[in-house]
Amino acid sequence: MPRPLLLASASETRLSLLRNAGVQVTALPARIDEETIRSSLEAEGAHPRDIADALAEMKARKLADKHPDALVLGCDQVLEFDRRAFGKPASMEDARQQLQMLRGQSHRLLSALVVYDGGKPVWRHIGRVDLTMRHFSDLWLEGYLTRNWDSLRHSAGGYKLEEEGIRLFSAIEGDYFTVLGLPLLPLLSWLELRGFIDA
Ligand SMILES: Nc1nc2c(ncn2[C@@H]2O[C@H](COP(=O)(O)OP(=O)(O)OP(=O)(O)O)[C@@H](O)[C@H]2O)c(=O)[nH]1
Repeated sequence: MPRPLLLASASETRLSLLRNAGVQVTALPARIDEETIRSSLEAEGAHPRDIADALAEMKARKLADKHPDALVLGCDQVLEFDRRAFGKPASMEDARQQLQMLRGQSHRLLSALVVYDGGKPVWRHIGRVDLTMRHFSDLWLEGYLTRNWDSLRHSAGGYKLEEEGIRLFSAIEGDYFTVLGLPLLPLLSWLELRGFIDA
């Protein structure tokens, strides 16, 4: 039987991807201190994959505790480079340094999903995309940051693929929706399998 989804996320991108796919979804951001949690997990030696999964679960659980009968989706995206985990840039300088570090290199985006139903975790998935950045010039980078800061500040990698962020790359291997922060196809398949959306 179709069931509405509670999205434990402040991400406009995730909400619009789900709505555009025809999923009946309500967004109720689960405010957790991601930076502190990410840093402490990393200090304990957690792999970026496990950090993304843990953060997604914490967001889902926080909302599921308040809505124990609901179907709740928590999400988190982490950029993995050199075995380190990065989130959204805190400032334009942060974004500049991160993009200069990634220039000419390959990094991985990990997008984790955790679904709670009846107050318990019932499904989880991590999407992975490998992205290679071209050797863009510092001059081009300054223009990119000035033109796009208001938008890219909300993205884990410091870029929005569907906007000018595509100009950072020479190669991308993986699913477009996973780059945007929501591995949509595996989620829709699971929702269909469980009868929560029409198949
Ligand atoms: N539109 C767009 N959004 C992107 C892209 N890459 C990453 N993002 C967004 O970057 C954000 C990743 O940070 P997260 O901490 O996972 O999510 P958030 O936006 O803080 O929202 P919460 O789920 O409430 O934590 C998500 O909102 C992603 O949708 C992209 O290429 N395009």
